Amino acid sequence: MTAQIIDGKALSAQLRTEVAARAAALKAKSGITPGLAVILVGDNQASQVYVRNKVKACEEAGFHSVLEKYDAAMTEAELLARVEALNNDPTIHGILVQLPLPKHIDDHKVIETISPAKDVDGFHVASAGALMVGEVGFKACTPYGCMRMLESIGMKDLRGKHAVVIGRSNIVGKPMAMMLLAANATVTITHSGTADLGAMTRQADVVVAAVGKRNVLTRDMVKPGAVVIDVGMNRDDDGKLCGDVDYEGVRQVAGWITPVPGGVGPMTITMLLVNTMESAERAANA
Ligand SMILES: NC(=O)C1=CN([C@@H]2O[C@H](COP(=O)(O)OP(=O)(O)OC[C@H]3O[C@@H](n4cnc5c(N)ncnc54)[C@H](OP(=O)(O)O)[C@@H]3O)[C@@H](O)[C@H]2O)C=CC1
Ligand SMILES: Nc1nc(=O)c2c([nH]1)NC[C@@H]1CN(c3ccc(C(=O)N[C@@H](CCC(=O)O)C(=O)O)cc3)C=[N+]21
Ligand SMILES: [Mg+2]
Repeated sequence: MTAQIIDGKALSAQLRTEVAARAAALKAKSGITPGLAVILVGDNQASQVYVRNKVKACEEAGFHSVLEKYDAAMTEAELLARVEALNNDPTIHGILVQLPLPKHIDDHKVIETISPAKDVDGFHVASAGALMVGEVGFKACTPYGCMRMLESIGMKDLRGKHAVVIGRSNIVGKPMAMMLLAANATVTITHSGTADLGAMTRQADVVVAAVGKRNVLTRDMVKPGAVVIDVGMNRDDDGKLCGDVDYEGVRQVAGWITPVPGGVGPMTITMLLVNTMESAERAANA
């Protein structure tokens, strides 16, 4: 038995078509075009690619998009002033400041300056807090996309299931665990201080790997039939993109698996469009 693939690219294409229709409907009804502003500081190679993909996805969905690129020497004060200007720009419904930022800029300070009403990344403490207490707020795109992938295979409600998350970052691991919990899973969060990772993951019906290291999850660590979601974005020895999961090994035992590329990555961008769409709809109804 080999695992079935959860095709993030195909699911994204379907969801993006729905978003494009929503954007067209909003425009017809209220004259509003959803607008996303992306700020990129510095010349990180990977960031350039991701940011370009985000802007392209916006255009394809009929959104207005603005890409602001700044030199790595930009000061924190200058960046905060740009964020504030975008907070006050009525044509912009979502603001994304690409991470990582240069070391001399405090990412936390920048994120907290984004208006929660435009925090389509879901990184603001108000968004994280809303997720924690079950209030309305923007959900972090990567874990939100993972939840949509689970939903696509009939796993929207995870009552009775054990989910194990590997990683506890504020942008992936922690919000992932909160969303799984909200879907009624029993959740375990593991990290670099976990004594026996395999002992944890072998109990899991759903494993989400969000570490940033190749082969963190191997076939001996997976319960037969489990769902394996690979958030990792790494390069192998040949420079090829790969995830945290030993894909060839794990797919021999898992029930479902997400590929890299073509899995969580495209879904992250799709959920960014979904959040921006929702923000524009809220602005129209305000
Ligand atoms: N596909 C997508 O859309 C996205 C992909 N990514 C990718 O996902 C990965 C994770 O990103 P991010 O959460 O930002 O990364 P971070 O580096 O912020 O977090 C990594 C987490 O993994 C934990 N960890 C490290 N080593 C181990 C280990 N051996 N066993 C168990 N846990 C371990 C760390 O533990 P500790 O807290 O103790 O240090 C930490 O909690 C990266 O590859 C990133 O590129 C990220 C965002 C979006
Ligand atoms: N403010 C902020 N928000 C983010 O959402 C954010 C960020 N900063 N910093 C970096 C991480 C990483 N991330 C990815 C998004 C899409 C792909 C993606 O589309 N991946 C493609 C492949 C892309 C390629 O070919 O390199 C795939 O997996 O198929 C990957 C990674 C968003 N992030
Ligand atoms: Mg910094």
